[in-house]
Amino acid sequence: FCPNLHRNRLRVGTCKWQDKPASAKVHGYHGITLSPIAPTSACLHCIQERQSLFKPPVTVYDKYQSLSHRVHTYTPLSKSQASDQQLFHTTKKDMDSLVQHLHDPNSISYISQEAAAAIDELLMGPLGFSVDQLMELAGLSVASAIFEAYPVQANNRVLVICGPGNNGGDGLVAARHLHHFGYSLSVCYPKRTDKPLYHGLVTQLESLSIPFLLEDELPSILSSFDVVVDAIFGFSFRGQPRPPFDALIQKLVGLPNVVSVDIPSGWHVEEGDINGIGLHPDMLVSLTAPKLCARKFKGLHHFLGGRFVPPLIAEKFGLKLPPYPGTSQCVWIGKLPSIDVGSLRENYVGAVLLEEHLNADPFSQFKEWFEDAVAMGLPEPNAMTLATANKEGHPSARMVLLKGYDEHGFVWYTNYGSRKALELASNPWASIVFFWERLHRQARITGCVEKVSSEESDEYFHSRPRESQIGALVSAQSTVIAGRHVLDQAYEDLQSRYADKSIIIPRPDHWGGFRLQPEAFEFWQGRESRLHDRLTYTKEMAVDKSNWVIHRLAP
Ligand SMILES: NC(=O)C1=CN([C@@H]2O[C@H](COP(=O)(O)OP(=O)(O)OC[C@H]3O[C@@H](n4cnc5c(N)ncnc54)[C@H](OP(=O)(O)O)[C@@H]3O)[C@@H](O)[C@H]2O)[C@H](O)CC1
Ligand SMILES: [K+]
Repeated sequence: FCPNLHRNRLRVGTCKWQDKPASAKVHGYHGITLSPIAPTSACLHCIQERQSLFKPPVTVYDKYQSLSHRVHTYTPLSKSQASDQQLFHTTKKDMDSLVQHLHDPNSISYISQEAAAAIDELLMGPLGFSVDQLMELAGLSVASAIFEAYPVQANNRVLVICGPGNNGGDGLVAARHLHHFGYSLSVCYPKRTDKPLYHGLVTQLESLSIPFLLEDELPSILSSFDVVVDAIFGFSFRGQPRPPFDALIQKLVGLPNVVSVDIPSGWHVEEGDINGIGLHPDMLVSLTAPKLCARKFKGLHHFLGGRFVPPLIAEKFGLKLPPYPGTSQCVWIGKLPSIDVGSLRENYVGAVLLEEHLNADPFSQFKEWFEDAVAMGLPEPNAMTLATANKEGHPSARMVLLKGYDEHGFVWYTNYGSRKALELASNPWASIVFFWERLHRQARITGCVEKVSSEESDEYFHSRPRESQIGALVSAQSTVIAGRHVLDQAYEDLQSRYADKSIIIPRPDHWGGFRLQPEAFEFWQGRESRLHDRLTYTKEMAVDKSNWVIHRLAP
């Protein structure tokens, strides 16, 4: 485990085909999400072989797409799908249906108070469920949704306010799961229900040393919580809130990061905030199916939870509900946000880069950070922006993949007729930047570039998949072509020419490697309040020019 940053990441081993590490993300109770470093069939196969090492068995997920900047969905990837190509392009029926629901909110059913009570009765009657069971699943859904929307590192302190009915029970269950997910919990439960189920839930929380706060204590400390869970009233609420909940609900009005369970407490179950002075939570977790009032919900996150609806109920009540991805206990059903680019900001917390942490040698420092990025399972940790400029000083930048590094420099391969190569021919100075987003780190390296030896280029060229070798022959990079068909035709011709796998494809003269020999390094660690750590290595000011000098730059 990485003790500081991503506590839910772990390394699961080394791919026996590629000798590359794979990493895994422990995703709450959802199972384990594995991200291979090099997402090839060999790697995935290797990970799947290792499933037997885990109990319960591990599912390999394809991380599909980010539906909002916070919400990620995962769908199981079967062994047969585990090929390079499909890893990124699989579209599953469920995923299509989920995406359709997101684009068309009318494709989800909203139910009345009467229907909600009738569904409850059916579930706990003829359909054989017990209230404990449903509450456990409902509470787990709430905790899972909070884990998705309010990551534990940045939103650690959670208060759960529980009401007198089953909505309050969901809150008690959610509090227990959130505690196990790593949050620091407090609970306020002013009107306790005298039933064994509730006594049990309270005892479980007490045994985890979770403090129970009195409602009188709350007003002065409410702002010290990162997230407040409103589990006061659910679908059986009627009329106006009575004491002590009336005052308590008013205290939550205007508070940030309020998460309501099933119904924003105090809202009319069908009409919403009829008085216009009620609670407007940032997040709503609807259970079983959203109630009619949820149409009026305007907060950032709307999740559906309660993954227990049997087909009989869905048919009887004509429920249209989105599928749950993978093993998730919740599914995001909010409106796709209109994105205000200016408001997108990540808070960099947790990490520190001090002078005493640095290696004296910048190459060793790069190696350390690069290995962290690999161990973290970041996608393409070797992707870097390469900036070049022509002799007039006009710049151009693009992403390329680092293919090797040592004390002699940083190597990548390309077409020697490409724009970057032509620019480097007239101006050998270049800059490369790695951005390891999950680690909040950048490494910037500047230096002079030269071609690698033809032996080195040959060796790398022949290590590439045959298809990529043909691709290099086909593409006269950066030249204008008449259409896609030009490439496809040339590729097909060469594929038949080299159909016999024993024929070695010669490396074309126009293709090979470059090596940037560093003159300067900068290691950037994102910090809170934009007061980042920036440490540079240069040689210019060194008395002995062979030594690197370290400076700190203002962020
Ligand atoms: N099938 C599911 O989706 C499941 C959902 N669950 C959760 O259960 C609630 C519904 O639970 P229920 O116990 O029926 O009702 P509530 O939690 O909403 O609240 C009932 C208590 O609230 C009191 N109440 C009602 N109105 C008021 C008011 N105006 N002021 C003060 N108190 C009020 C009521 O007291 P009474 O004296 O009026 O009876 C009750 O004490 C659902 O929303 C989900 O969260 C299950 O956990 C699993 C299945
Ligand atoms: K509620």
